[in-house]
Amino acid sequence: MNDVKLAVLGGEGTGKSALTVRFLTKRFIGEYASNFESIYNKHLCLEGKQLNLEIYDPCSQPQKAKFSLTSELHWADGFVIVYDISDRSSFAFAKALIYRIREPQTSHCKRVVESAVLLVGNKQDLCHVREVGWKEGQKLALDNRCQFCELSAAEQSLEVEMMFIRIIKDVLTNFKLKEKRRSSGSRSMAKLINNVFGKRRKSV
Ligand SMILES: Nc1nc2c(ncn2[C@@H]2O[C@H](COP(=O)(O)OP(=O)(O)OP(=O)(O)O)[C@@H](O)[C@H]2O)c(=O)[nH]1
Repeated sequence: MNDVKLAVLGGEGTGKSALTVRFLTKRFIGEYASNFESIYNKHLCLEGKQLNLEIYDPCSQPQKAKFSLTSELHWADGFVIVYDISDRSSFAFAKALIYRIREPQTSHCKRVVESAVLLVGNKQDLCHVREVGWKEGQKLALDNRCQFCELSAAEQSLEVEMMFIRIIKDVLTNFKLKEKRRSSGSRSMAKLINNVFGKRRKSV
């Protein structure tokens, strides 16, 4: 069974809990306790594979160093970065999070493959008071090798489900890539050892 760990990150009140709860229960509740962090578990069957999914939904902690993120970066296999399309400051926050995830020292410290990241413009039902254009979101995502979508946790249950499935599939693709690179890495090491010691043995 594969374990998939997702962290749902973003500015305060962007709808991180609403998206997570919508995916897990198909319901939109409206108000969510925001003073504690949660890790939700869900068993899934995707493309014939059993998955144990963990979703980390942080509480907003203004006192916490904004972009330290060290434990989240080490814990998660994939990130859902949420902003509110009617709040420009939340887009700036999402951008800073993406830059932090894509920083060279972060992405190379433990990762053989770059983390899967999906940027989500939430609250699309508020497009009459939109402050961030669809194209801006898409550009930020493209420039930083992320997936992108806009949706509404309040009104679009199916889209929310598809968004989570998309990031989970990306994580699974990364798992396969990692495995491939590891095994080709150990094959080349074996070849190298064989070349060095094999040749020596012949010349004795
Ligand atoms: N109109 C609209 N409101 C939404 C949507 N998603 C969430 N909200 C509302 O936005 C507010 C914040 O939602 P939360 O899910 O608590 O956001 P959060 O990012 O988890 O909040 P913190 O943990 O406090 O940072 C709530 O009042 C939600 O009802 C949406 O798609 N459309």
